[in-house]
Amino acid sequence: MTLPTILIADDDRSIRTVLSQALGRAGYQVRTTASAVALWQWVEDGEGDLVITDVVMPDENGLDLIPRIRRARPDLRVLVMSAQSTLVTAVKATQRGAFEYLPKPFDLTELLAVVERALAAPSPQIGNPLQSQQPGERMPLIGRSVAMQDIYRVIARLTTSDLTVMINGESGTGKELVARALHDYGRRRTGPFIAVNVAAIPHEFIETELFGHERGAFSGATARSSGRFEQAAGGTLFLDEIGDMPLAAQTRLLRVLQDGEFTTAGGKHPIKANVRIIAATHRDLHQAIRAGTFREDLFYRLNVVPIRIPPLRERLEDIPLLARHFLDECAEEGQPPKALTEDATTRLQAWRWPGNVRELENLMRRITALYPQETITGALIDSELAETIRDGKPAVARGEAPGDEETLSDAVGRHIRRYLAMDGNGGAPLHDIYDKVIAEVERPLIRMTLAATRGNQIKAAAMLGLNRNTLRKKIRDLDIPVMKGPSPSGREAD
Ligand SMILES: Nc1ncnc2c1ncn2[C@@H]1O[C@H](COP(=O)(O)OP(=O)(O)OP(=O)(O)O)[C@@H](O)[C@H]1O
Repeated sequence: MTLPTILIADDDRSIRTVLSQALGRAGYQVRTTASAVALWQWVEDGEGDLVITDVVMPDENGLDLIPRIRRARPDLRVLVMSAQSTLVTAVKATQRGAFEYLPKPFDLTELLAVVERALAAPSPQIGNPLQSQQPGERMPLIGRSVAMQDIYRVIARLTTSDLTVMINGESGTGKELVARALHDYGRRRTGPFIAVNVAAIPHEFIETELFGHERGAFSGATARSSGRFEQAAGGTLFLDEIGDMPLAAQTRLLRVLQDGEFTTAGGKHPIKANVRIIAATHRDLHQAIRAGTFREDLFYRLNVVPIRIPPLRERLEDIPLLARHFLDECAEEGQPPKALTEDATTRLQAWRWPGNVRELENLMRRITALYPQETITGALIDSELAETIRDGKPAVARGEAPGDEETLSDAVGRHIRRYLAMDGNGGAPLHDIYDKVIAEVERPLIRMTLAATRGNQIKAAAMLGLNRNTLRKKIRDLDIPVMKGPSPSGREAD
């Protein structure tokens, strides 16, 4: 039996050496070249059983070669390696007919497993490589971590199907961005992308929001209103925070997904549902199922292709890229360009990121707006992040007001540090520390006094030396929660 021959094209000599050694040891015959032209010649001559090619080569782009290889030799599988490791590369490689896409650097064991799979897989269908789609002006997904690469791969594989996807991840991890990418690169990309945040809709309105209503369906329904299912026809319906959907709406949604049609409130005729569903949640739905708050049958309908986006603290290698990306975005919007020192990057990677990518984006935007200096140092990152730390917990309201655990000197120190940082770097700090600090300490001062008097507003007013009505007004204006239990008059409630 002849050993399978593997053709390798990469202009990096060390990659060629490593690959031919590893594959040779595994019993394959290997031929290597640094040029796309030579690779193409071998393919035309009928050589080789498998191709492994790099993307960027001096004479031609490996991706452009794939459709030609597939037309000339439909049985010959192509593996693509790329150092670029972006979503666009993954999608392009898949669309052009690559069997698998391997972001560099890769693990040799993984490579050998892929090679084995590629050689063992049944003959590929002879089809047209898909037309490549230009992503155009879209929000890019940034990240080269293994987790993000896996996500890119799933998105790339799903470009030709309408399978339902369930995205799970903490708040701010990029669930909506992934949903948009699935839509933008999918079959329905020319149709609408409609996002519904289930958690933001009052329970009693969810069904009309999703399925619409006819005129006169209920009092106040003066005109017909289409629901999200109708608006998303031909496109994608993104159901965000699906774990917050009340049970009655879950039952209705399940029925619609089973029947493929829905009826508006007050409507007589069923309407065919023509949407691809992508759902997302930050909740553990298995736990919700056990607790009886999420229907198991609906879960299985939605969880056809699960995608988990890990929290940012589990993919630290993405942090420098993301931080750079957000700073670049600010610069493109006309803000002065900024650079991070190595130390600053290290500090960023040491942070827990409870708010995930959104928190990192906000931090980069805040720093760009507040500090004039071009270089962002570790000390500056520390001082900005220090504002977020209260015994390792995120602040209640970032930067706008100190949490209760923040001491007065912390609050004052924070303002002074910020003032000095701006002043020392040619910025124009505002001379308003007095007013800012007073405004900031007012709320915790009142809260703590109320806590000390167990909610007794009369005592609190007396302690503070404030008129009772003034205190009441401040409680209202500052939106301070009033304790249940003792009545405002000071008598214990029964
Ligand atoms: N991989 C990424 N590359 C670039 N930007 C990202 C990435 N992930 C998230 N972001 C940005 O972070 C912010 C939050 O992302 P997104 O709204 O998609 O998160 P989410 O998980 O849907 O959040 P939530 O659950 O709170 O709705 C957005 O501004 C988004 O553009």
